Amino acid sequence: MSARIIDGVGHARRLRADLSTDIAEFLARTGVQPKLTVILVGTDAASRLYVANKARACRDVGMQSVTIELPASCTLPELLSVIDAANEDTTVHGILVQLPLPAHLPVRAVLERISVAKDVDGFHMYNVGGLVVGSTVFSPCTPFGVQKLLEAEQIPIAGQNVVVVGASNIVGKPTALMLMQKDATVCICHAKTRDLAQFTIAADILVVAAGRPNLILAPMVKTGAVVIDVGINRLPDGRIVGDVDFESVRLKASHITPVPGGVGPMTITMLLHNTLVAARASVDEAQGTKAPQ
Ligand SMILES: Nc1nc2c(c(=O)[nH]1)N[C@@H](CN(C=O)c1ccc(C(=O)N[C@@H](CCC(=O)O)C(=O)O)cc1)CN2
Ligand SMILES: [Mg+2]
Repeated sequence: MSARIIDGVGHARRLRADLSTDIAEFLARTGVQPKLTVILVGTDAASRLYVANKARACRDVGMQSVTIELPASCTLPELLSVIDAANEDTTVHGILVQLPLPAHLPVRAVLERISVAKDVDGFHMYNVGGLVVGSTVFSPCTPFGVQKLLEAEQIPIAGQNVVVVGASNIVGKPTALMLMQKDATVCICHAKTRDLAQFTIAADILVVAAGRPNLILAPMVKTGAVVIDVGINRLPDGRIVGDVDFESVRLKASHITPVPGGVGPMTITMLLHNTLVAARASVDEAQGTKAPQ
């Protein structure tokens, strides 16, 4: 067997084309251009790249974006006051703080300061709690991208055994909750899981987000499984690889995402989607056509 390679770049391009149309229609109807504020603290090279990619993606689909850069030495009160200003600015619909933050800044206090109605990353505790009860305002972008890829590839989720490897707050846990909400039977494995292979071999859909190159080898994968690799690891030679041994696992899986070019491009696409949803809700609220959230 040789797996179908899920083309995240192509799926992202199609979704972004639809978003461009929707944003143009929204602007023509309301006079409001969706606007995202991105806050970057420090000089981490990968974060700078992702933030620049977010700004370009906004421009490409017809959204406004503002990037606010703060020094790595920035204090918590300074960062919170920048968030407060964006919360109060009625022209701003979405706000995100790029992660990771410098170690001296408490991530939860920062994320909880973002207005729930503008939390387009879906990292605020209110939105995380919404995933548990199945009514979140904004789903986090990478898990949302995983779900969209499965749907676009017409891969059934209900009743499937899903194994998520990695229990981070921004990928593993929300992915598990979102797929459970779609009636999958979900198991989460993490760094302390004993005998990882006994779990992964049972997966109809294996989602890997552990940040360890070559963690998943072919003998750990069921024949015909769908393998979604969320890992992004930069090797010393500069290559970017996922957590899955792509060349061996592709011979066993039915579908597999490449790295790069699989889940990654969907992350920023779902951020654009969430920002449009935030802008629509803000207009509805201003017109009194929808209860405030
Ligand atoms: N506030 C946030 N911080 C972080 C998030 C997030 O969603 N919100 N996710 C990641 C970083 N990230 C977006 O911010 C992100 C990571 C990777 C990609 C992507 O397109 N990856 C490419 C490869 C890119 C490369 O060459 O490095 C791919 O996989 O094809 C987009 C966005 C952590 N922080
Ligand atoms: Mg995101």
